[in-house]
Amino acid sequence: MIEIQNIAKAFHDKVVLKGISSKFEKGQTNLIIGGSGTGKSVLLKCMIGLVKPDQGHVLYNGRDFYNSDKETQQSIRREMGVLFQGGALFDSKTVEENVRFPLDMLTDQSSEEKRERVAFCLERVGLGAAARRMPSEISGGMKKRVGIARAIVMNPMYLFCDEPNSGLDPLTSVKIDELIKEITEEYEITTVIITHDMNSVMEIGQNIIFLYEGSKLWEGINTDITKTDVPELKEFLFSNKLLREMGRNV
Ligand SMILES: Nc1ncnc2c1ncn2[C@@H]1O[C@H](COP(=O)(O)OP(=O)(O)OP(=O)(O)O)[C@@H](O)[C@H]1O
Repeated sequence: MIEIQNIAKAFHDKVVLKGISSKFEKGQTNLIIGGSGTGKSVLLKCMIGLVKPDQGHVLYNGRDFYNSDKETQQSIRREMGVLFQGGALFDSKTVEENVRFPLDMLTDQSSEEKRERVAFCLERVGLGAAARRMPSEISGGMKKRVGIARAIVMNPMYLFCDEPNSGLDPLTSVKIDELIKEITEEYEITTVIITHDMNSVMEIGQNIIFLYEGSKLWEGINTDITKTDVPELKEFLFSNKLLREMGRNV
């Protein structure tokens, strides 16, 4: 489980996060949603140690990340997998080499162990046959799958995904969402996903926090979200006419 307590962050005099608290359970897809510029990415960066919050705590199974010694921080970092927006693959490496990269950098496993682990992860995301291909030779959806395989190759306890559906068509997006949810449940990972995608909210929103101008205005499960009384969330959810019509009928 990850617990965030009263996270606040400002850049110069611009306040971006105004004291956010929440709990993200393991084996569950936890979503951070909200409009552009509301602080979702900054919150994620505060959680993974890329941006230090001005105030507050991030607890990984009770270990306070920012109040730990370097060694503990290092071991928490090793327990994280990150799926970056756009996949962030190395263009000059094959699919297999991209997935193997964290093992090369962070472990002293033998070539055979690494080969087996990479093959297992590629198989798990449905890319067993694409191991030798280059990123330029595969589709956007396949690139996301490679990103997922790389994010899980170290067997993470915590998985962070920044807009995993950006640039994908709706059908491929659903498949990527399903894959992330399956993996989360199968390996009991605590998964935190930033998304704008309403399909993701409805399909995999097992726990959702809604940010608005740096504050958390709502938290709950997908089956309750359309019943919200929070005007800012209603506006976010029912931002087009069709959804507004649907909203009146739920
Ligand atoms: N390093 C930084 N220095 C100054 N301002 C920053 C920095 N990083 C983010 N911001 C500002 O913080 C605010 C929140 O940014 P953030 O990237 O978290 O938004 P977001 O909710 O993820 O938006 P989007 O959905 O468009 O990615 C924005 O106004 C952004 O300009």
